[in-house]
Amino acid sequence: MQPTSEANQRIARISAHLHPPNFQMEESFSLRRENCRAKGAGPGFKVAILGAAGGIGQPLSMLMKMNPLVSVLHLYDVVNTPGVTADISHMDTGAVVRSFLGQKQLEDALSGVELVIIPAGVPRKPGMTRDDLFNINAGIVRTLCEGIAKCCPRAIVNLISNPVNSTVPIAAEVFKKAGTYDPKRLLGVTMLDVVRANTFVAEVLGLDPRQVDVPVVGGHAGVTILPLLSQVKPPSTFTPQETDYLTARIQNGGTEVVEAKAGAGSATLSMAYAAVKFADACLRGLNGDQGVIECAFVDSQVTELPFFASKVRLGRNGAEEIFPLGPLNEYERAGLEKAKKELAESIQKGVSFIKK
Ligand SMILES: NC(=O)c1ccc[n+]([C@@H]2O[C@H](COP(=O)([O-])OP(=O)(O)OC[C@H]3O[C@@H](n4cnc5c(N)ncnc54)[C@H](O)[C@@H]3O)[C@@H](O)[C@H]2O)c1
Ligand SMILES: O=C(O)C[C@H](O)C(=O)O
Repeated sequence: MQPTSEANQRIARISAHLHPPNFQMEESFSLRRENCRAKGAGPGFKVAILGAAGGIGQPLSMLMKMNPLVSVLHLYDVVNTPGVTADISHMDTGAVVRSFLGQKQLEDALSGVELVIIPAGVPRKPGMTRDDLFNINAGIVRTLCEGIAKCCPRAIVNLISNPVNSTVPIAAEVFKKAGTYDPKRLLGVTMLDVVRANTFVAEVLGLDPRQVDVPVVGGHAGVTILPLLSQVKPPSTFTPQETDYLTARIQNGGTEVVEAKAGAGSATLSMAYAAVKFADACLRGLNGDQGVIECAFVDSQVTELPFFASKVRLGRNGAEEIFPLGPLNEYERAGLEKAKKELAESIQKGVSFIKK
């Protein structure tokens, strides 16, 4: 008896699972699965992770595969994406995962993508500042953003690669040069500072961190990380010693991890968690959900600097509203002045890298 077309389809489906995702025959099966999902399931977004095989990239890819708002997940890196993709693609969650390896596949990785998350680049070792990563990571971010400008200029970009205070201005200049810059769609990820601040403040207050909300403004390096403890929710007061302790711990959270890892890199797992929390907020905004508010480092008029991190409202177009800092106490006003001085230099360094 001839196999029915239904049986043929079933065999094709099983075969698609058995072959590695980069296997040529898999291409058409994979596309068919994407199409089936597009017909059969609820709407979802197409997301790309650039640097997907790294310390952040791998857990971030796994967590995004679990996000019900993601229908297609493109994993791009210059190494190891076939293995990471094969592994993650076996998870029985909705998103279809596809692998893209090396510069030649960057454009395919970005085609039709609505949200791009970028954790590509080298991390710190003990004794280094984030700015010490500039020489290597600036070029990586430039190349990736040139790809975005060409292939998915309307995508929302979540930029994680350090130094964020300079890589976001670099990305903006690349997009301006390409004529695709939309300030609302470029977001430097400072969520880890908020996640840390919530955790450390909750410890001091004796609360569950999930009950605590600490706005963290400025940027993402040392004194540019400015927690606004006067605006903590639930409303709380801190002694001068607690304020000093918390501010220093939040500003040095990254260094605390770099030193504990003793040469094996910087925060990866907490960063993947923070990146997914932020990406999920961006997707909810794209989805039309109301009242999605998070801190991010964005093109801003909140201060005289061209970029600044503060609370933003995320919507269908990205950061649709940027909130002012609100009332600051004297301690925070002094912190703001220090933060602005360092931020101005880091921003200028990023801009000059492209304009030189
Ligand atoms: N914004 C934040 O809060 C935050 C937090 C933690 C780490 N970071 C930064 O994130 C970056 C990545 O950290 P990590 O621990 O994952 O590093 P990692 O070295 O473990 O991974 C980086 C990945 O980037 C890939 N990569 C390198 N060049 C690339 C290119 N041209 N295109 C695509 N991929 C490329 C590497 O192959 C590697 O897989 C670092 O710059 C780090 O400082 C930022
Ligand atoms: O500290 C680092 O170098 C990585 C990251 O920016 C962090 O805050 O953990």
